[in-house]
Amino acid sequence: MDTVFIEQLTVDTVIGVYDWERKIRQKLILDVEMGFDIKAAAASDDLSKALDYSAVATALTQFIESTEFKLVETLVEQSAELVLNQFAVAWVKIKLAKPGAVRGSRAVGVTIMRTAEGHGAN
Ligand SMILES: Nc1nc2c(c(=O)[nH]1)N=C([C@H](O)[C@@H](O)CO)CN2
Repeated sequence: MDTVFIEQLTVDTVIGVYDWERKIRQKLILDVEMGFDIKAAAASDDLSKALDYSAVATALTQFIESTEFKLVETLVEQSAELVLNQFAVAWVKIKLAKPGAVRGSRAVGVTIMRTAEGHGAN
């Protein structure tokens, strides 16, 4: 299976468990990989046959900007759900990084991989 990816997608949102975090927007950085067969797009040179990474990035950005979750786990799980429901991918892997959240670290966060089984777009 081929992979279409989005690296270092940066989104500002309300995220965090502490009171001070509920009052500010913080930067999150996402690395997204999606399982998608690119052969039809390559053979036709036609965007409509491709997985439009721009459309995925826009959908994720709009969704994440509108959320106010406490845990990065909740946000990454729902972001994976969005990709699987709205785009015809076989699987999605998302690394969600919260930079500066823990002193001494560059970033903290979670990585998940979810498959399309049982989702609408496939
Ligand atoms: N597994 C997690 N641990 C922590 C989270 C989280 O979302 N998942 N969040 C926090 C705080 O919001 C932290 O990021 C503030 O610095 C702590 N641990």
